[in-house]
Amino acid sequence: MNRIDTKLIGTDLKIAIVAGRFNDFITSQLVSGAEGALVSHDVDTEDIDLIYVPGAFEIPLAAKTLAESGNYDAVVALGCVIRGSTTHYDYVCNEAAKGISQAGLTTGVPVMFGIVTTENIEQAIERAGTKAGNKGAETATGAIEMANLMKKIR
Ligand SMILES: O=c1[nH]c(NC[C@H](O)[C@H](O)[C@H](O)CO)c([N+](=O)[O-])c(=O)[nH]1
Repeated sequence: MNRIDTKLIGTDLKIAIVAGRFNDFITSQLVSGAEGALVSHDVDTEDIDLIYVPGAFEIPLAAKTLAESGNYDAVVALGCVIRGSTTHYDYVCNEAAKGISQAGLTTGVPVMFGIVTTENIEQAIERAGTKAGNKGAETATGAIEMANLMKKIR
């Protein structure tokens, strides 16, 4: 059996990070984790572009546009949606997840889902660099793997 594996080496990869500004006290930590993970895997800091949008709902449009540009090997989508007292949370989460997935499928460029969706602020903090790790770093590392994999299987 031939197993196609990829290495987590980011040399020469061009990565876009799209971040939702909503809940920025969390999202900024996700961005920092993502940048740190990319650079520690040899992505040149000059090959990382950071784009902010108002919130998670706007991420898919920006992510798809960046993927379509042909300028990036992967797009890292980061945001934080914390459940409030209304059903708004469900709409934002569902549309963000669906849109991010479609952005990757319709363009063929890996668009990674790094949206923290939690019931409360404490859970979000845990996923932004404390007890449960950093979702931004985890998502960025996945972007390197997927970008290298796509180069191999295309
Ligand atoms: O990224 C988020 N956007 C949120 N709303 C804004 C939304 O993403 C859009 O920016 C807005 O609806 C304008 O289109 C959130 N809440 O409302 O709770 C949230 O928790 N996180």
